Amino acid sequence: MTPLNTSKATAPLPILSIACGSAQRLGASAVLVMPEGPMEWDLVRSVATGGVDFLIASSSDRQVEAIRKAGLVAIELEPSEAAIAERVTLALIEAVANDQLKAGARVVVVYSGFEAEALDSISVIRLGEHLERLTARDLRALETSVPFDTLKAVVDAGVEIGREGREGKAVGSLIVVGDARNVLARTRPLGFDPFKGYKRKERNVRDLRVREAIKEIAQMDGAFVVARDGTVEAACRLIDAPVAGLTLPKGLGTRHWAAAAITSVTQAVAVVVSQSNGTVRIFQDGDVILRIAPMRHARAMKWQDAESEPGEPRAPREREKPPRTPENGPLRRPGRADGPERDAPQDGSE
Ligand SMILES: Nc1ncnc2c1ncn2[C@@H]1O[C@H](COP(=O)(O)OP(=O)(O)OP(=O)(O)O)[C@@H](O)[C@H]1O
Repeated sequence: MTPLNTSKATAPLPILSIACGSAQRLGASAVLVMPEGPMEWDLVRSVATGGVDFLIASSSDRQVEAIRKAGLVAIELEPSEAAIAERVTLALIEAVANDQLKAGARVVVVYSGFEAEALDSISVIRLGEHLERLTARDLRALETSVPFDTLKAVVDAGVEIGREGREGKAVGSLIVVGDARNVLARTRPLGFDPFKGYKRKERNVRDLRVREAIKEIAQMDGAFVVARDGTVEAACRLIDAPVAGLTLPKGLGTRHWAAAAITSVTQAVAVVVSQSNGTVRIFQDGDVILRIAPMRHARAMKWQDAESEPGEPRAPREREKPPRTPENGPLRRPGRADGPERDAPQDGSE
């Protein structure tokens, strides 16, 4: 093979061109590029043809800016020493969370698989398949101030509400978890609270019966408020928090705005089930940090035992109100985790 007279920045163009052609032939919706350094982004842009989106993952602010300036889609990643498979996963989760990719989409990924700093490998990933392997570990990686077991129980309930509805009807829900005292202070009752009068241990979301009750009560208006230990502090609460300065994807209504608002003024995490389509979104700091698309087939969401997975998952944070320092400030997106992570089991597109 004749060596190409190309610089480091332009050397990957042929492989990107092959990836683009493959994406067109396979009906893939995007090419995800995992560059190891700066590239001639304008030239990359010229390779992206035939309606295939090029998504470029980068952890460099300068590169992200240059990528966007060239008219390409940038996916911001935290700098990480993680293996390439994990970084690809992070990039995919980030893209799904930002609505840049849909669950179930086929993506051609170009990355450095063999030689350092050289884009030399192409893989084709069907998002549903890939994300299904992303499990409990990924929820841990969100690094919320809510203990993992509580968050998992609430997400389980949310996914089930989205999937099953109630008596043949679609049901939505809003469950605010953690920082319960501050959350309650920003809510008021909408009417009768079905959890009132029960002992604390009788209203813990980690208890299956309580989750069943939540699924039943979800039909009523208002939000659930859950403490970080899993105790349901109240149900049917109207959230009254300011939405000024917040932005959300188009099409999300008052339930989602309430979730964004309450998480922006407290340390709580909100789990929202959309009545319209069963999508579950997790909010933190006024932002969607994870989106779980509804499953096309009624199928239980399977949590993999994190302990049996390779690698040591990070321990969830245990403080009620972690100080927001650059070292440990809460994350806005799963892609900003600094440890191994992923998530969002889903096998259908919306
Ligand atoms: N501030 C709030 N606090 C608590 N619950 C709220 C609040 N705003 C809306 N909700 C709940 O959300 C329900 C639906 O509102 P809306 O249709 O505007 O939400 P949405 O964000 O479009 O979500 P969905 O996809 O479920 O329709 C309301 O009936 C109410 O139960």
